[in-house]
Order: sequence, then C-alpha cells, then structure tokens
Amino acid sequence: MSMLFPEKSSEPASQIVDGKIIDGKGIARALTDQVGREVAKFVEQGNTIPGLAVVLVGNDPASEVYVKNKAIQTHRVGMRSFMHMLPQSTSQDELLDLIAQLNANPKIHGILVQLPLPAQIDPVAVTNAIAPHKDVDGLGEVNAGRLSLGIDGIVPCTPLGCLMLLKSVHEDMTGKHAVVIGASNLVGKPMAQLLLKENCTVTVAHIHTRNTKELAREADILVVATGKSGLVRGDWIKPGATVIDVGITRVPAENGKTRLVGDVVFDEALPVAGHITPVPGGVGPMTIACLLHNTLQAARATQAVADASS
Ligand SMILES: NC(=O)C1=CN([C@@H]2O[C@H](COP(=O)(O)OP(=O)(O)OC[C@H]3O[C@@H](n4cnc5c(N)ncnc54)[C@H](OP(=O)(O)O)[C@@H]3O)[C@@H](O)[C@H]2O)C=CC1
Ligand SMILES: Nc1nc(=O)c2c([nH]1)NC[C@@H]1CN(c3ccc(C(=O)N[C@@H](CCC(=O)O)C(=O)O)cc3)C=[N+]21
Repeated sequence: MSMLFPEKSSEPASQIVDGKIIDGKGIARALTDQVGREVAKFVEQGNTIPGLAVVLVGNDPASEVYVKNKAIQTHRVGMRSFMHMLPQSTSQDELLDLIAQLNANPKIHGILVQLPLPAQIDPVAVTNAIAPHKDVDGLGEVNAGRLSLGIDGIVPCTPLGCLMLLKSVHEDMTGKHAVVIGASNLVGKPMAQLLLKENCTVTVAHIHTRNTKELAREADILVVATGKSGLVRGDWIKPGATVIDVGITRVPAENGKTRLVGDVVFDEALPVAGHITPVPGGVGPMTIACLLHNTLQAARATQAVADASS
C-alpha cells in the first residue's frame, strides 16, 4: 500500500473520485434521495408534511448560496419550505417575535436562522429562542449541551456532514490526531465534540493559536473552518492526511464572473493529502442533505409526541 494511502476506503469506488477527492456531492445526493424516500413513507402514513422555516436577515454572501441550494433540495425531497427574508435593520425583538410564531406553528418542524446575524442581534439569544425540538441546526444550548454530554440530540448540519464524509474514508478514527482550525459555535466547536466522540485526540486551533501550521502538520485528520481562503498551504499537511475544507469564499474568476473557494489551497494540498474534499462539491452539499435529515428527524419526534398524547 502506498505511503500516501494509509487508510483505504471501504466505500464503493464511485463515491471517491480519483481515490483521493471525496465526492461530497455524490454522497449528499445519496443521503438526500434516502431522506426523500423516507419523507414519502412518512406522509403516506398520514403524517403532516415536514416543514422547514428558514430566516435570513440581511444579505451575507455565503448565506445566499446556502438559501438558494436549500430551497431546491427541500422541494426535491417533498418537504415544505417557508422562507423569511428580513432587512438588515431588523431588531432583535422583531426576530424573537417571528421565532415565537414559528415555534407555535404546527406546520413547521424545523427552524433555521442563518448566521452571521447583523451586529444589533445577539446570535446566542436567537438560537436559544428556537424550541429545542425544532432546532434543526442544533445550535441552541439544549442540543449543544446534549452533544457535549454525548446524549442523543440534533447535531449541527455542517459538522454532521463532515463526519459522514470522514466515515466514507475511515472505518475507525480511534486514536487519530484530529486538528480543527476554527472554533465557532456553528462549525469548529461541534466538530471537535463529534471527533472526540469518535475517540480521536482533538486539537482546536483558533485566531490566538500561535503554532497553527505546526499543529496542522501533526494531523491525521484536518478540518478547516475559518473563512480565510488560502490559509492552509500544501506544506501545512501531513502526507496521507484526510483534509476536510469547510470554508466558502466567493472570489473573482478569470471570466469576469465569480467562483467559490475553500480555506485550503486545493492544488497544493491534493498531491500531499490522502483524501481531500473539494470546494464546491464537498462539505456544502452535505450540509444541506444533513439539514433535510435533521428536519425529518424533528418531524418524526413531533409526531411521536402527538401520537403518545392522543
Ligand atoms: N460548507 C458549508 O456547508 C459551510 C461553510 N461555512 C463556511 O466556513 C467558514 C467558517 O464559518 P464559521 O465557523 O461560521 O465562521 P466564523 O467566522 O464564525 O468562525 C471562524 C473561526 O475561525 C477562526 N479563525 C479565523 N482566522 C483564523 C486563522 N487565521 N487561524 C486560525 N483560526 C482562525 C476564528 O477565530 P476568532 O473568532 O477568534 O476570530 C473563528 O473561531 C466560512 O467560510 C463559512 O462561510 C460555514 C458553515 C457551513
Ligand atoms: N445557521 C446557519 N447554519 C448554516 O449551516 C449556515 C449558516 N447559518 N450560514 C451560512 C453558512 C454557509 N452554509 C453553506 C451551506 C451550503 C453551501 C453549498 O451548498 N455549497 C455548494 C455551492 C454550490 C454552488 O452554488 O456553487 C458547494 O460547496 O458545493 C454553501 C454554504 C451554511 N451555513
């Protein structure tokens, strides 16, 4: 076995392009199709169509990509989508009022408020206002607390998607050194919790970390989520490591249009890494597939409570 391929995948070859590039788009499509079949069965059994409410305040470019792709996929799996686009000037109280209405609406099983929010709104107050059983982003204190205690709950979509991609190339992650660059509540922190649950030795690097490059070079598994395009160069990567690039930045392209890039310099990383996710076509599509998965899970849980009380 080549030194560059210390871990051979147990997944079908079709899921990995060139043996190295992890096909997030393909793996996400398989998960989305499965959710679609399960939604059809759930509705056939006489249950309410699962409904997802998405709230976007202002216009963050990464959020706009997400909103567009999410609307297409929600429809594809047969769920209802409720979009709320609010102006940048929205106050925290206005947003909390909307969340209270969504919490009370029986057609809505999942609520997602896009981050980042404008400066006048406290994201923690907002994520905590979402009823825990509708918190399909898993960011409120109940679900985040459950994750850190290792209790079943709703797991944040992006880290869950990253974990699924890792599992497509690693049968067992026990004892591996996982380095997560970025420590946000949305990605870095829950990712670290999931890797810990997989028995990895986890290091989290953030803006105050002094030797991020040296730490990255020790990683068997490297997850990068900073939003700093081009941060991770080829010489930051240990030969054979698995690299998961979460970053999404829109940059100008040669043809006068724009394109999306990650936090990793892909062309430099590709020859060194054992496995790597591309941008686009890596983590992004998995985030959406996991959101649909979480929404179906939330709809099932709500139905189970209703069935038990009837
Ligand atoms: N593909 C997908 O599905 C998703 C992609 N994203 C993308 O992932 C990226 C990260 O998102 P998110 O976590 O929400 O972003 P945040 O800005 O909330 O967090 C970024 C984290 O990275 C840290 N950081 C920034 N620069 C460096 C650096 N040079 N070295 C080490 N750490 C650094 C920050 O530290 P500090 O806060 O102290 O400055 C912070 O902990 C963005 O590009 C976003 O668009 C996000 C969600 C889903
Ligand atoms: N509460 C909250 N939860 C989030 O999960 C969240 C958020 N807020 N705010 C914004 C970021 C960003 N994000 C993306 C998800 C999918 C793609 C995605 O589909 N990407 C495709 C893009 C394809 C294309 O259109 O070119 C890809 O990478 O292949 C992008 C970005 C979720 N985020």
